[in-house]
Amino acid sequence: MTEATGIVGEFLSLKAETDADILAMQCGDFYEFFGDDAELVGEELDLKVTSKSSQGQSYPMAGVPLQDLTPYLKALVERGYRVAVADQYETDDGHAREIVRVVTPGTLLETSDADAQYLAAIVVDATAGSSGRSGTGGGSSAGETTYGLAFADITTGRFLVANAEDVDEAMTECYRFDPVEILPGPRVRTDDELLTQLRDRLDARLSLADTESFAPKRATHRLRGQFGDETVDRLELTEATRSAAGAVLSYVEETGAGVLASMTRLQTHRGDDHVTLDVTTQRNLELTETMHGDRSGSLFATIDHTETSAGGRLLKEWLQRPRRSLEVLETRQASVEALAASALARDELREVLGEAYDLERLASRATHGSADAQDLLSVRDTLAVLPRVAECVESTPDLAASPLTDILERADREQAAALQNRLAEALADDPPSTVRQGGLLARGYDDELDDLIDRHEAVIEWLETLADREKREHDLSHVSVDRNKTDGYYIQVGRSVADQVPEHYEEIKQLKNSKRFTTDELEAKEREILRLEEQRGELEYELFQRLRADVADHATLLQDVGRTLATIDALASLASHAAENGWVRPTVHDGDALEITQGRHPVVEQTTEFVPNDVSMDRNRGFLLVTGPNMSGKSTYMRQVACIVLLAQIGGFVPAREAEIGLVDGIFTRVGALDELAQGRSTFMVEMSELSNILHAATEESLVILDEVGRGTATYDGISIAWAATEYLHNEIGAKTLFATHYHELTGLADTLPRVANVHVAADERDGDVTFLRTVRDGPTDRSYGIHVAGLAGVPDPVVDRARDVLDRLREEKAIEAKGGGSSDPVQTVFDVSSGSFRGPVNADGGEPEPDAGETLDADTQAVLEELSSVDVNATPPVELLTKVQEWQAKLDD
Ligand SMILES: Nc1ncnc2c1ncn2[C@@H]1O[C@H](COP(=O)(O)OP(=O)(O)OP(=O)(O)O)[C@@H](O)[C@H]1O
Repeated sequence: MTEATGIVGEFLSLKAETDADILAMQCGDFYEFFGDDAELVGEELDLKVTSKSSQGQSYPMAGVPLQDLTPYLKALVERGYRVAVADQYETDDGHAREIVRVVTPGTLLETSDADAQYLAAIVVDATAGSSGRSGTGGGSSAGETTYGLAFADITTGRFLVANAEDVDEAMTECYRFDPVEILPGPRVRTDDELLTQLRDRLDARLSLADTESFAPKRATHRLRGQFGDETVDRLELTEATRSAAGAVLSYVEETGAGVLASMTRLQTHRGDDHVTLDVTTQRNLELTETMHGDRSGSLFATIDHTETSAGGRLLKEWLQRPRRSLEVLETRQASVEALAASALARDELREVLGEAYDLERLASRATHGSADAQDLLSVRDTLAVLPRVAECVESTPDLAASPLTDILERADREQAAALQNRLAEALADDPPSTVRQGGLLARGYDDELDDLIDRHEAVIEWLETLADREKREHDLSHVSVDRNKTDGYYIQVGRSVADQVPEHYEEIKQLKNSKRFTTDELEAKEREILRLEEQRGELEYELFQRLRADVADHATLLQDVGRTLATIDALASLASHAAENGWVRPTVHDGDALEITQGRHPVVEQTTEFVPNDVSMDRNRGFLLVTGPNMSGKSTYMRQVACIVLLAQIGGFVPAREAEIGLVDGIFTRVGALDELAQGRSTFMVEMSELSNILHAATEESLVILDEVGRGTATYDGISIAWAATEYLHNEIGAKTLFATHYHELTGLADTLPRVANVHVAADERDGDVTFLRTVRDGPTDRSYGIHVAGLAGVPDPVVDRARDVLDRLREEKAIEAKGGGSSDPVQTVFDVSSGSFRGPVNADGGEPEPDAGETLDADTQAVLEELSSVDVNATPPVELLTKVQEWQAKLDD
């Protein structure tokens, strides 16, 4: 086959240079795709595919107009493709093309989504002993593999690194940041189990970055180059973390996103500053999406009233990364309290904040060089929001006395005002979205530009008045002056007077009712105006680029201002929700006590007439066994406790009348698993591995929520596991625990384990009707009303009736026989509740079966055994013992 030449050949050879999935190559006013790429984008984006021939062969071809590339790029990248973009540039002998960027999910700058967009790298610590991972159970046994992680959001310039002590922690960090693209380090690539978890649990593309970029020496060099020696040394990062961070930087650089300059700050994300919220818990508590994957109905959607996308991002981050520092939490609380108490000022603040744009993102765009004049106007307007926010805070005594004042101090207001002024002086009020055609800058900004504008306007003025002058001077009617692409500027004269035009008029076109002319003077003016337009466009673009570079140089300032506004927005959102829903400021402390009076579930209370409930736990009452009928509200009660603790640990108010909350170091939950079945793990297996994780990871300072542990297996296995887990949590771990169970057997544990207390969700039964009271009371319940719920759910009456019958008999007789299959002489089996096993088969008449021969012993044997057990061997002389043995043998022989 002959190799393609021409444009197709050029495309194919550029494509061979890149590891991207798709190449978009500029050809004049279009970006074109050829061959397989054309087929692929045709299908994915519904583009028309035509064909192009080269060397007698036909190649599929598809294209999009230059200015429309962005939405197509976004669509492709969001579907997980990496797209290379090749631009065309002029050369002395025509033009050439080169790949300028590879756009990937983690390096897409053009995002319009408010969510953070993290690119992550995960690296196994090569200094750790074992070559692979230890078992799935988590926990840190000797030789456990540790991990280094890096997370960069190129759209905002955020860059964080973290360490993970084991694979579960690594997954937890990944889940917290929810990256869109992950670069697995060389050893992670061979770890099938971790790769599967990354694939299954996260919605991220796994990309293979150059292995070399992970090499510790090279990565550290890269990192030092970006953030400076001092920062890198001060943070004392592990080798794996440096390797992950360096690889992320190289990847961003290689893809050509050109935003490295906006990454000015390296932050460490320390797990021990934060409350551990493992992947399962984040999902179980429905923090950012419900168990069904919907955003609405999540805790975040319920409490989010932020005005800006940066504020929303920050609030979500708080929720996913609750804090453990009393100081941090009390500072946030103080701001929320002040804002909650100042309704008018808060409304005003939120209104002002509503005018702010996403400064962190704008800073990235300026650094990348893709910000247009509208973007810089947005920067100007957002900088202008800062003094108004400050004014509002400072003029309201409660707010002025709150930590909001310190938050405002974090942004350099003087510098911000100076940059805002420069932008205000420089930019035109309504600039176009193109940056090369002038109209971007204001009068008075640059003398040379002003001069060009004056001259340009003078020619325009001359042109605008030309028609009148010509009418007057040459006594013509029906004269107009206009311009189009083919004819340039022309004088158009009505046909009726066309033969009266002066001699110096030169005809250029005849139309049905008119004629078009030009003159030497008009042509000269046309040349002048074109020259002026070109000069103006070039000068403005140059000045604009300088202005944009000036903004890019202030990336750190913009990030500070953006962060300040986002923080105030998030705090105001917490305050609004608290004020509107009657939430209170909890007292947070380092002790054990957890006292919630009249607590409510933050999400359920939005849609239900909620019955508030109390919780009281401390060192001596650290384990609550929650019993109660099905559907009574056990799960809701336990989740409510977890959500209230979580809200307290983001520094927010809580849905309760009063709350005193001892800070926890982690929240662990085990509740019904909904979607794991799809991943090929049995419900019980999931239940047990979640329990295992909790038993490994929870500490004395953690909050553990267990909903029906052991339900997924045989009753007695289930009870035994639940029993043993309770003992372990109580005796060995000492975590604050709420454990809902239908195994009433467990309620007896309160008698022997001192910290265990029983509570139950009450229900009222009258005439067979059950009313759920939703009130939690001390003590156990002995009824489960499961059969009532079966009836409510539409299980057929005969089944419900028979279940009632079985239950009554079980309660009274502790044994129940199974009914046969309708024959006159059915085979029956007896279930003995006290032993938990089936006996039988029994006689058809229902009588007891014949005793097993080995089960009873004759009187002589019994007597021998009794004597044997009563003999004190140490106290009996050997001869006497021997005589006794002979006697016994004789008795048994008889
Ligand atoms: N305090 C409350 N006030 C009002 N409604 C509530 C309250 N607690 C729970 N509910 C509602 O009761 C229903 C059942 O609650 P939940 O699922 O917590 O019961 P459960 O006891 O855990 O049930 P099961 O044992 O069957 O799992 C839910 O629809 C919930 O919204």
